[in-house]
Amino acid sequence: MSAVIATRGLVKRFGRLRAVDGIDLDVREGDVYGFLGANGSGKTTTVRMLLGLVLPTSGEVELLGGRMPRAGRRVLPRVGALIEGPAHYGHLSGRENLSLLDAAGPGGGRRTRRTRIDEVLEQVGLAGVGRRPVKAYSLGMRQRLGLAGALLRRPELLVLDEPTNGLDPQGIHEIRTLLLELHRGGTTIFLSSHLLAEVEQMATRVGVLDRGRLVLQDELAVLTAPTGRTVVHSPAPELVRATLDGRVSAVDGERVLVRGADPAEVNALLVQAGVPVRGLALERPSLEEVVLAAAGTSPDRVEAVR
Ligand SMILES: Nc1ncnc2c1ncn2[C@@H]1O[C@H](COP(=O)(O)OP(=O)(O)OP(=O)(O)O)[C@@H](O)[C@H]1O
Repeated sequence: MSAVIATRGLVKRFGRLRAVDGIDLDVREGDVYGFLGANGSGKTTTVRMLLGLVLPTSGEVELLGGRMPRAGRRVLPRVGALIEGPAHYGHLSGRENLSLLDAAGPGGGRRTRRTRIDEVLEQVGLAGVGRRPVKAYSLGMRQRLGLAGALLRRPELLVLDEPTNGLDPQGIHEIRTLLLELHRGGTTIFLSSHLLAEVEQMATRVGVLDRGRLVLQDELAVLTAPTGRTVVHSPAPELVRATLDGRVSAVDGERVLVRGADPAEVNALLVQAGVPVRGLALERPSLEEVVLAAAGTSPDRVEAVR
């Protein structure tokens, strides 16, 4: 797998604050890379550096094989980006905004502009309202229009900063479905988010930013791989303990943790001994547990306490 985004020792200082503190990102072709971090952890600053909008204090950024910002002209036409609250002209329609954006960017032929705009409006679910002025759009519609702009060039890489901000649950679901569709079609997606659930549902690879530092980066499947223990739910936990002598590592109410990654084998032993069992499953850590262990804080703690 080739690197689509690679950074080495990337640092951004604002005065005395190290907003991004020496990170080595590794985003590969075909990833949905979930870039997770609490508000203020440095995600937007990182995204801006990836796209050459902000210069790093030190370190390197490689985007689609080119050193940024130098390679920008060459590689940016292959990248679609949506950064914090996309700006539009409120008095113009969504369609007119996209037309201006399309005309301003490189490589978009004039003759095919209309078709391209129709296509992306359809993709993001704005086909019916493309002619309305943007000032009449809800926040969610503006966000979708931003995404439509990012899709105009059929990019191989999408870089999205908090793409579901301001969307209602239905809108979030639609965007998620669209992104997964694009991913299936071969688009690599880099998605920054402070929402654990969003990343857990979509990402194939995860990077966790904590106060400017990348404290974790791996495949989601590896991070949440089975622990080698089986969780047994039983109304008679003490009978489970007695039957599986020495293999029980913890009991919490009706939940018993048993060493061994073969629930069928554990079940057979319990059934033979006549121990009632309500459920068995392989134990897997949730992404939240993994993030808490690595960062000491959960990115979406703000939401969690609501
Ligand atoms: N231009 C700037 N000048 C000074 N400080 C800045 C600037 N831009 C960002 N910061 C600071 O850098 C830190 C990281 O900000 P950044 O916007 O990258 O975080 P974030 O993870 O994207 O958070 P959010 O989701 O709230 O945007 C914050 O403490 C922020 O106040």
